[in-house]
Amino acid sequence: MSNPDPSIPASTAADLDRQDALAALREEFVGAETSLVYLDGNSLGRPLRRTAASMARFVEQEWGGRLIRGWDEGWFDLPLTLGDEIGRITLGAAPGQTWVGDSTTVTLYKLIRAAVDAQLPDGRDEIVIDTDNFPTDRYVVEGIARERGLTVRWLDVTTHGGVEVEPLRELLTERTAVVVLSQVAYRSAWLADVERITAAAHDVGALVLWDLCHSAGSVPIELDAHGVDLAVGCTYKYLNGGPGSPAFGYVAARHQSRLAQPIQGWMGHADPFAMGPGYTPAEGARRFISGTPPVLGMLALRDMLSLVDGVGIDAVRAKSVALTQLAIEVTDERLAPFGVEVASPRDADRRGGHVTLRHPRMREVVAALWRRDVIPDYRDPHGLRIGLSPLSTSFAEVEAGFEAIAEELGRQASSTTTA
Ligand SMILES: Cc1ncc(COP(=O)(O)O)c(C=O)c1O
Ligand SMILES: Nc1c(O)cccc1C(=O)C[C@H](N)C(=O)O
Repeated sequence: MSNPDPSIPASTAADLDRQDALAALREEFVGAETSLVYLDGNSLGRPLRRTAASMARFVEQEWGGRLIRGWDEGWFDLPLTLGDEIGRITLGAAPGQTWVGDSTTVTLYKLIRAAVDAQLPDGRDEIVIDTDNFPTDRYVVEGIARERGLTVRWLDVTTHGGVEVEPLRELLTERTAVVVLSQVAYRSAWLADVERITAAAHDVGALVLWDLCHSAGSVPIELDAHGVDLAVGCTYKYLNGGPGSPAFGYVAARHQSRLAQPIQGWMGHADPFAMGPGYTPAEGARRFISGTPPVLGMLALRDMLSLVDGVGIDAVRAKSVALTQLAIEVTDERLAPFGVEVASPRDADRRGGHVTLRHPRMREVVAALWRRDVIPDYRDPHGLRIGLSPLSTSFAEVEAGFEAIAEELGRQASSTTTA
């Protein structure tokens, strides 16, 4: 790679790639061979090459060959068997607590409604959520509050862009039914302390739901060990399930029998093929399933899980930290002179798998980058967000991306001075 700027040591990214024990895995992904720089793996992960073959095999052999018999031969149980795999490989969850099925939004609705309805009889009529949680989480909470006549208590996170335990404690009371938070904040990448925050909510008798969209497949998670009650996460980011692949849900075994989810469909029934009158929920995690699961949407996810399983989530996290660290170092060296600020935590222990950089012209910069096949994304206010999918991103790709960002910032600066 050419290195027009002597302030970046020519060898940094290349050396990091050479030392990276996971470097070869990048070749497993479609598009790794092109010059496109992909810095948005936390919105949509790249597909694995092997997924094309899995899909063809599925169409020819399973769907085409087995037809309706496929349901008895694995599809019916796939939401639960795949859920158990997600639980084992990425969530620190024992079998029987995780399933795959609806979108993140629908799963959030089902679990928050179930939690609130279980807590209301004890006079718990408040939901706590942070002001910077992902829009769908906030909208679902507001909708449920309206439906059930609850109050939403907003945790203001503007100082850190993430949730901390002491300010949260001030909102927690004997009226708190459920606390809805994201482990990694979608904007700032703030990595919340799941264990301490969950314990703080439990101190007042509240349940906690963690949104794991930006952490599953990138950050080690210990749902069972940390006493988490409920969790939801999408599978199209770091789990590379593809656009619209179904989300997973988690309900700790100790809560399952007392939670009634609001979309009671035949696939969550104790005996679905009896097709009898009235609804009797299945035992265990099956009761949180509603309708026919999207089997096709689980194929790519299954492939990625086996890759992550082979590597181990701790190695994935170590590479993720190295990638985000490089991004911060290069920002300080190359972009700070343009006035760019790092809007993500500098402490790796408090940072998820992406880095957000702030500058008043970032909207224009991101639009220009997309035109030249450098793909980060933009999030208000003025944030260029770099999502570094650990198994498909090389250090050289990060460096190439930063070269392009520096060039575009330079162009913006000169167009401002000449205007
Ligand atoms: C934290 C978080 N929650 C939820 C979602 C999305 O929900 P859905 O998969 O239903 O679109 C996203 C990303 O789109 C997200 O980042
Ligand atoms: N889910 C997405 C979609 O369907 C279209 C475009 C982007 C997305 C995303 O995943 C956005 C992402 N959750 C974010 O943190 O911004």
